Amino acid sequence: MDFSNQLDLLDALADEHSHKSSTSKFDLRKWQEKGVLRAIDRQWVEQLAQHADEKNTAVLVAGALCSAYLGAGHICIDLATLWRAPPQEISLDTFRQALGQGQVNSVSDWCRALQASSLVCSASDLRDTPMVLVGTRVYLYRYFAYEQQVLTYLRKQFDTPLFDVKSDLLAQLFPSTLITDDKTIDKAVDWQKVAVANAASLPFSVISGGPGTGKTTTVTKLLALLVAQSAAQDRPLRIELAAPTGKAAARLTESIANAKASLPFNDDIKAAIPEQASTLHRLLGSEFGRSRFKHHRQNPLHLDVLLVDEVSMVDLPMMAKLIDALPPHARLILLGDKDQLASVEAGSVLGDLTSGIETAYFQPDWAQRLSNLTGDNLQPFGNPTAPSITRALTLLRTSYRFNENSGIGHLARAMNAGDAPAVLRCLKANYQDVQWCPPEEGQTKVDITRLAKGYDDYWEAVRHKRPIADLYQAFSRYQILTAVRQGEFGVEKVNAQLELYFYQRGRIKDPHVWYPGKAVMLTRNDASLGLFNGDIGLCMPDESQRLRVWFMQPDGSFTGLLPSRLSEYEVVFAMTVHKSQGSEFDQVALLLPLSPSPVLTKELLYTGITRAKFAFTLWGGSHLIRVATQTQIERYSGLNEALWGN
Ligand SMILES: Nc1ncnc2c1ncn2[C@@H]1O[C@H](COP(=O)(O)OP(=O)(O)OP(=O)(O)O)[C@@H](O)[C@H]1O
Repeated sequence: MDFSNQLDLLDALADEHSHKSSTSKFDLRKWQEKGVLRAIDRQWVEQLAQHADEKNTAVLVAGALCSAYLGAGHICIDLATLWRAPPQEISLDTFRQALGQGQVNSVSDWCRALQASSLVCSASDLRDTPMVLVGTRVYLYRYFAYEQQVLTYLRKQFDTPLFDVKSDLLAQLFPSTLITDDKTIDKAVDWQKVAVANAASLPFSVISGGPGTGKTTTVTKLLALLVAQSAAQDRPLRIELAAPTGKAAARLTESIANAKASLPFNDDIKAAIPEQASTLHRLLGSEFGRSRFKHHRQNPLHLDVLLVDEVSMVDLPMMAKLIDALPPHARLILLGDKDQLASVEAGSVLGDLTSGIETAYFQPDWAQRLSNLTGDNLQPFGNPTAPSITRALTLLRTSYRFNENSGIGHLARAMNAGDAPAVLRCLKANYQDVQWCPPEEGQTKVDITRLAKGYDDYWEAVRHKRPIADLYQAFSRYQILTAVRQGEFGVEKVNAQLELYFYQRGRIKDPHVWYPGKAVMLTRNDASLGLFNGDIGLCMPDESQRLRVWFMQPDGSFTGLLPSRLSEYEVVFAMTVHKSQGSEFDQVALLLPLSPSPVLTKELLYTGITRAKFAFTLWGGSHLIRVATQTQIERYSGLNEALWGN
């Protein structure tokens, strides 16, 4: 495709209108140069315009921004928001002048221009067009369809008759009543018991909570209740466990196995609860070279209950495909921490599902039902304005991992609240488990010597040729996390510096080839190898002294592959916070850059902090920490408004 004609067209358009605005000449290339658009956004919309003979600049702007915002994780754009606040690289005047060239001088003009375009259809008159206009929101058609699929599914679940819940079994699972005079929200009610009562009542439920709030413990009790109820009716349940990454699936497997041990039920019931979790890709049947999964509406999954952990990492297309593959009678239980970073790809499904969960509580009749089932008094949490979605949600509010003396717990809470002074107080408070290393005056380089120290035990394990399982354990005790990819403090440079440092210390003979102890993370799914984006492999010789890269399988065993079989991977002594989602480490060092970056948000720092179980070190200056704490990620979609009316 020759785009130059289209560019000429755009120039001509701009010229045609230049009498109206002699100061501006609209050109999408300029927006690409400023970083507002990617090449693909501009080319996509220019191709469309050429095919459809669409000449209105305002339609092209909407299309290009729709594509660009999708690349940044948004499901749609909102014309009303853009009209007030265009992308920060473009001044309001320039933006409105560009739209003015398409005769658009208000948000309603802009909507009208889109309605008149053959590239756009409306939600009430869906046609085969690349874009859909809904109110003031504009979607790429496919993403509108994904969102509708999720909404249709949810609405259907709200209309489904409630399941019976046996309160005697619930009481058996949660034997101790809360004896406390403390009437604060997190102490007055056993939210874990509420979560089980809630989720057992409905075919769809979400249990959200921060680290160590007992999500796995709770959901294991929920599965036990479901198994016990169906055993009483002689109907065995087919239960599947899944998570978005291999690492998260392995963690879920381990946590469920641990939590099962303390269930107050007989061995038959425990045995009916599976421990083995798979990745979502594996569950849905990822096929090499195909974007479509093996399981979908025409070939649904063979299960009665599906539990998905770490749902904050699940993007909208994946959620839509998952829902599409569920048999109509199946229960879906979603677990996750709503405050973590949203998925790398578009959408923030968990965030949208739970956006008002902190304060909305339950509809009064639902609070009554929960009171009856649990024996706790939920009436104070009845809220006549709570929307239907609240029935399906429970927020676990007490962390059993981080007690009152835990700096990590305090820091995570302060970060989540966006309370910058509290975050800085916490960093300075000399907690045993939190360390703060602000940059020295004039510092421009990463302090690799101090950062690398955390890997001493790992290198000792490599030197002694410890079994791969021990090596894996040693490796996952410590992790350096970076906020950014590029630059001196970015993941690529930090990994290169670490490898050089290890080489200089004699740990590595040659950092340019595969060496014992090399740690890599896959950057792409490889269904043919049964490996997934984010899987970590450690290089060690096999019995015949051939170097292999060892990957942990969901069942805890290890597969060793010849390095030549791996195509897309990166060294992983440091990883980005984004890639660390779904993993936890004993010790974490989080490295912030020296200068501001739009990726520095409270969600990123919260996610980094909560990856640490026992020790957390923050490398970063107070100004950047303050700004990041007060910066929140926003992702546009229609889910939030449809579910919560926001
Ligand atoms: N009600 C409770 N009373 C006491 N301890 C609990 C309770 N619930 C959970 N725990 C303990 O707290 C720890 C964390 O529980 P669990 O692993 O279920 O939390 P989680 O939210 O799944 O954690 P993660 O953030 O790792 O996913 C476990 O040791 C568990 O035994």
